[in-house]
Amino acid sequence: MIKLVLSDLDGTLTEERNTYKLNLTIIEKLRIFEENGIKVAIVSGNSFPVLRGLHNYLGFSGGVVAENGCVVFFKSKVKVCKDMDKRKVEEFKERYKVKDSWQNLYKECDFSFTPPELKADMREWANINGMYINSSGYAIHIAFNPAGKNIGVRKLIEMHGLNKNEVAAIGDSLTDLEMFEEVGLKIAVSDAEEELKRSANLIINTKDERDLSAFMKKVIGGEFEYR
Ligand SMILES: O=C(O)COP(=O)(O)O
Ligand SMILES: [Mg+2]
Repeated sequence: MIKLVLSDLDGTLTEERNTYKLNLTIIEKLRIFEENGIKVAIVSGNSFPVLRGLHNYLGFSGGVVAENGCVVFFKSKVKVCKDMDKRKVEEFKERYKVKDSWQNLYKECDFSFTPPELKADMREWANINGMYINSSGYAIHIAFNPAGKNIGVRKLIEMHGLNKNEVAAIGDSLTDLEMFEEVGLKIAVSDAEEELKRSANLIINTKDERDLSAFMKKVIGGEFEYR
């Protein structure tokens, strides 16, 4: 029985990938999970203050995994990654001519940059520096290893006292592959990265009310039972 649903933010709770406007249809549906005792958490590359605020205003109670796995909140807040060395941020920006996300001002471990195109030489640089690097489709993210949504999700599930088969996750990008490693039920949105769709158990069109309702009914009815 699913007791916790993890949702990515950018590209998953938004109307389209590459926009920031929230998709009110999916948010309304996620609230029905909450009304049925299934908690909803946000797992995202965004900063903690943004996600912590959204979590309450959207009516969720499952907590937050911010900064791509580095900051976890459920009743209390814990940091599970090393702090960023700001000299590395400056070096990365200078070398690859990328721009700070406005949210870097509020970040501690994972820093993000635009444009989101991840190049082979950037991966090499990260490797040499012992750093995690990935792209959400909205931004490039760097953090000291170990980092990634899997680290934070593991901690959040432990804080809830659940096992992975009681947890579902919804996502759109390659950063969500890491979140998928930690959960039983893996859901990709219909315009997700092909690689994510291949590793999903289910693909849903989050703008199609009927598709969403059918999925919700199955989750609430306990149809996704793992033994
Ligand atoms: O912070 C970003 O780049 C996007 O974040 P998300 O897709 O993990 O919500
Ligand atoms: Mg996303």
